[in-house]
Amino acid sequence: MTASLMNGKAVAQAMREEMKQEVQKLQSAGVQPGLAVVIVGEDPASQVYVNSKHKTCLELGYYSEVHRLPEDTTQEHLLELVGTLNAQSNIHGILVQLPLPKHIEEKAIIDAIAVEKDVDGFHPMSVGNMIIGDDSLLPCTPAGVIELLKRYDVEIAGKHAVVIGRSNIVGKPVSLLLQREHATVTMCHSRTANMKELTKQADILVVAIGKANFVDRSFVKPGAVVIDVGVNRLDNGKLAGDVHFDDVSEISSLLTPVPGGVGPLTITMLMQNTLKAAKRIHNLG
Ligand SMILES: NC(=O)C1=CN([C@@H]2O[C@H](COP(=O)(O)OP(=O)(O)OC[C@H]3O[C@@H](n4cnc5c(N)ncnc54)[C@H](OP(=O)(O)O)[C@@H]3O)[C@@H](O)[C@H]2O)C=CC1
Ligand SMILES: Nc1nc(=O)c2c([nH]1)NC[C@@H]1CN(c3ccc(C(=O)N[C@@H](CCC(=O)O)C(=O)O)cc3)C=[N+]21
Repeated sequence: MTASLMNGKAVAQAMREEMKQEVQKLQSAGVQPGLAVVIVGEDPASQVYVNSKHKTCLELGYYSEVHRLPEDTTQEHLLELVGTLNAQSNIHGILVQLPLPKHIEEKAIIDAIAVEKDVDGFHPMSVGNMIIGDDSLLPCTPAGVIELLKRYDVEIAGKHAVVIGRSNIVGKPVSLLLQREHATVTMCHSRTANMKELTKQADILVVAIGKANFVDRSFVKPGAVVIDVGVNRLDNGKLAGDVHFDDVSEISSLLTPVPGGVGPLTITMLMQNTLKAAKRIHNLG
């Protein structure tokens, strides 16, 4: 079997077109969605994401602020900026790019973001609401994975989904959202014994570990749907996923490429969260 590509870039583009009308509606009610992105330090990969978020804001007609702070920014200063953005009426979404420099406690910063502006969905209150199943801003990459599966008509209910990775940003929340869609979910991580025995049972395999080309066909059941969340920069400057694309594509039914798979959905879900936050803050449904 040769896999069909799940074209995240095309799905993201279609979603953005759909969103433009909603943005216009909001604008005619006098509201322009506003997103603030804060980045501390010079990590080149982070700079790329931040620029791409800014570009998407402009494309959709959002107000966008990017705060680039030096590596030696103090925690107090960053908390002060978050406080200012919390109070700023033209900002509906706040994203502080992770990871932060070691001298800043990430938890303190995330906790300080106003929950109604937490477009990353990382605040403990957002996470709690997600677990309970209450309405909340969902973390962007996990929400993007679910959206991609739905847009490709992949049945989730009753299927066995296996997730490799258990980070707060990807692995844990994507497992939870798959379970919410009625999958039976197995979570794997670096201490999982006999991982291949588990992954070979997966109807849907989600990989988020951060190791280039780690998953080859020996992990995959023939016909499985494989979602590659990994984004790894190789020495030659190219991007690679956590999944060995050419090898796995010969055995899976659907597979996401890197780049052009989950990444574009992440940014689109961030835009959707910002839109949702703006509507809520202004009581517009
Ligand atoms: N496309 C997108 O929009 C996004 C992509 N990413 C990418 O996704 C990848 C994962 O990111 P993130 O979750 O933040 O990474 P983390 O490093 O926070 O987490 C990695 C997880 O993978 C597990 N793991 C590591 N090695 C193995 C292994 N050999 N076998 C099984 N499990 C393993 C770890 O296990 P343990 O807990 O035991 O240490 C951990 O739970 C990265 O490549 C990142 O760049 C991230 C966010 C967004
Ligand atoms: N607070 C916070 N929120 C995040 O959501 C967050 C973060 N910190 N830190 C870093 C990770 C990583 N991340 C990506 C987003 C988009 C692409 C993306 O669009 N990638 C393109 C390729 C981009 C390129 O060419 O470099 C693609 O896969 O097609 C990748 C990775 C968000 N993250």
